[in-house]
Amino acid sequence: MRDGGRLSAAIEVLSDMEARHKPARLALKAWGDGARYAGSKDRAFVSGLVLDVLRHRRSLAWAMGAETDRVRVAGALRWLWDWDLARIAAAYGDEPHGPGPLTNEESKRLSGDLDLSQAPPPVAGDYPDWLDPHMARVFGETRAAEAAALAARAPVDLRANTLKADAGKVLHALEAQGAEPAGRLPNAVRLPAPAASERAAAVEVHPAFAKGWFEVQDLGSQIAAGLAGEIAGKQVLDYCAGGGGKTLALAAAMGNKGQLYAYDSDARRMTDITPRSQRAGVRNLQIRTPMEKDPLRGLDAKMDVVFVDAPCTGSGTWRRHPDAKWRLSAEQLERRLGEQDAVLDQAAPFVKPGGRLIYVTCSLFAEENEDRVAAFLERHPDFASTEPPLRLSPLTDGTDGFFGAVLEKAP
Ligand SMILES: C[S@@+](CC[C@H](N)C(=O)[O-])C[C@H]1O[C@@H](n2cnc3c(N)ncnc32)[C@H](O)[C@@H]1O
Repeated sequence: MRDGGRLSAAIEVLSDMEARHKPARLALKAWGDGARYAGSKDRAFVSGLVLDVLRHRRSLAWAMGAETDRVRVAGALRWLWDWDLARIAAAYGDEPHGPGPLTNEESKRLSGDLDLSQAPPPVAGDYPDWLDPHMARVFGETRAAEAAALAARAPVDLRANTLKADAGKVLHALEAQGAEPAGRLPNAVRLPAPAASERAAAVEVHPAFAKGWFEVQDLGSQIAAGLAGEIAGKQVLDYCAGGGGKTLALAAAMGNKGQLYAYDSDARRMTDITPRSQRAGVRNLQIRTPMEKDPLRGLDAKMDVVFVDAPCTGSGTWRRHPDAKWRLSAEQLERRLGEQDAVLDQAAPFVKPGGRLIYVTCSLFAEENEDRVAAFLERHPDFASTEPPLRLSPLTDGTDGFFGAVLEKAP
């Protein structure tokens, strides 16, 4: 495909998402299924452009003075992909499948710089107005800068699986992909964010992945898993195990010593844990699913650590899922708060006296984080928070946004 056709495809996907309230993934798939003529480079180009426009939806419309996907795409090419005006004009106007010639106003806007100094924080930071009080509560004056970092493209982080390898081996195996130490943790490895129109390296097809040497896991998620502390030889319950990202990190920290249990109230989400844990060389994991009767029998007040990676809005992961910030509603946020209180109350009885309950979210909002912890401690005076919570953000830590609190049960 030539550039003009690719740009029209990106505009079509963005319009389809809006008209039918589709997630980006589904709208891109629908386009891809119908576009047999599109090769892998075309698909990477279109999806990269769609995601970049979603990351910067408001600031692009603001700079272009119009609320259409046609101008947002042009703005993204100019200011995010660094195309010059002549190239944009040619792709829009000169090619048979292009979006159509630029207007004078569009050309004029594209000739200037992207200046967001006068834009209000939700525009400069690219998030919906209704979230501004939530962002302001956590970040105050720096909220536009924090949100702008959440609108950047994310690197691919890996966790060297110490049950099978170490960071040195993984760095060597993925040298050609530009692997570097991610910093902060000895076993965290980072591949740089891909160029705008390219796909991230398909690390899951690398032979080292099949051998279980590493997992794809954001550095923030790895740091959050580390809140479990020294757990080798202990009894550990991963109460919201989902697909097992944290489970495998906990397993590596345990070094196959002690007993790890994985549970999730939604059994379907746990489908991947068995093959993943086998590949990773985990031998001390028991999977407990709600398909069994009384799946957590025998674990009451027995756990040294109960890890609650709670359901949340996922606002800390907007770099990777930029459509989520536009789809989130106040009602969904409210619903999550109820789920978070419930999951903490359900998980707490498994902690033994003197044991620890770890509460983690990948959200930035205090309502899902500090407020839930405070409400829990009020309902459960036998627990206490002994250290300041963990807070990670793309701007300050170069990770996805994460929150974590360690709550100790009285001996
Ligand atoms: C953030 S996701 C977990 C991600 C997973 N820990 C990982 O690292 O890959 C939250 C999970 O909590 C589960 N969940 C929600 N409510 C729950 C409850 N009351 N009890 C147990 N699990 C629950 C959801 O099904 C979902 O899989």
